[in-house]
Amino acid sequence: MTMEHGEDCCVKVAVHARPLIGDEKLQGCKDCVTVVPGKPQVQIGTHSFTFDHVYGSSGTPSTAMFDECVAPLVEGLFQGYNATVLAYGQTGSGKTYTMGTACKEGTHVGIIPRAMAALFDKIEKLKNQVDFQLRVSFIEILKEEVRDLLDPATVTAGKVENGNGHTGKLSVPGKPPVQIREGSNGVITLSGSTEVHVTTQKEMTTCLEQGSLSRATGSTNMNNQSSHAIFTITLEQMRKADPIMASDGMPIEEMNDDYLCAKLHLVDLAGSERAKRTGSDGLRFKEVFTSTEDFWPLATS
Ligand SMILES: Nc1ncnc2c1ncn2[C@@H]1O[C@H](COP(=O)(O)OP(=O)(O)OP(=O)(O)O)[C@@H](O)[C@H]1O
Repeated sequence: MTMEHGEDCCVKVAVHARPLIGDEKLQGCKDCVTVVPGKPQVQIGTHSFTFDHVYGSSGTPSTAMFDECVAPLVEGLFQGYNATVLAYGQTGSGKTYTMGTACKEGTHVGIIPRAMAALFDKIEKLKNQVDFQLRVSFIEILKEEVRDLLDPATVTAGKVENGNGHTGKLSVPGKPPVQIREGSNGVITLSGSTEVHVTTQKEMTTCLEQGSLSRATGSTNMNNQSSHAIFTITLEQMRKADPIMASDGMPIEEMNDDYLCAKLHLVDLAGSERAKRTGSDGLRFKEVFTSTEDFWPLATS
């Protein structure tokens, strides 16, 4: 998790330890990670590892994670600070669960839905003094390819049932792939990715749900290869300073318009063990690291 405040630049690392789930309990698996009481520390065998925060499995309750780690980043957006939240971990470790990337109404609420709620709460409070514009994009990076999960052609093409019983959406062929470009000013842009203007939390949630469905279909068709998913919220603000009024009620100063634009990237990374597995397989290794490089400029832009 990153946040830049003037000259300060910090990266914070939080661990979210998930409990054993159904199958693991049935197979008699045992927790191999112990949380050290009262410290942001975990122990694996005789080794101890200290982080900025440890949540879950008897560490700080998971519900505190959003308030301590992500809420300040959402606040920072309103001051024009970009931020990135990355979920990193082995396949099945709970990245998607923690991020809430595949959120469904009535299920567990992860970081992304909570960030949306906090964003719209703040907008509601400030809407009389500030004009807001919100856009979202949702992309997936697999090998060298960037897929646009909000591509309207995909979204309107309808639902299909694939051979594995998963429901997905038809992809319309012919659309050029999304390109990552660096401008002369060093700004990284995604050429050809869809940016959806949203005005309500419901519209933003719909984008997340539609994109997640596209992603799930993609991975089924691609032999379950893990991919990076990046949900980006762009917040533009036009502040309007209160004009100083003359006695006749006319403003005696020009209104000062103060424009701010900031992005929050919420990233659900591919399973981290893929890099290890590819250590014995040159081609896979190259694939994983190609997509990590593709992803990196986005995370820091
Ligand atoms: N904190 C948690 N509490 C309870 N169940 C959890 C928790 N975290 C994850 N799970 C469950 O563990 C399983 C795996 O989680 P999830 O799909 O989020 O893993 P992942 O790291 O995103 O995997 P992949 O890399 O394959 O996408 C899911 O069934 C999920 O519901």
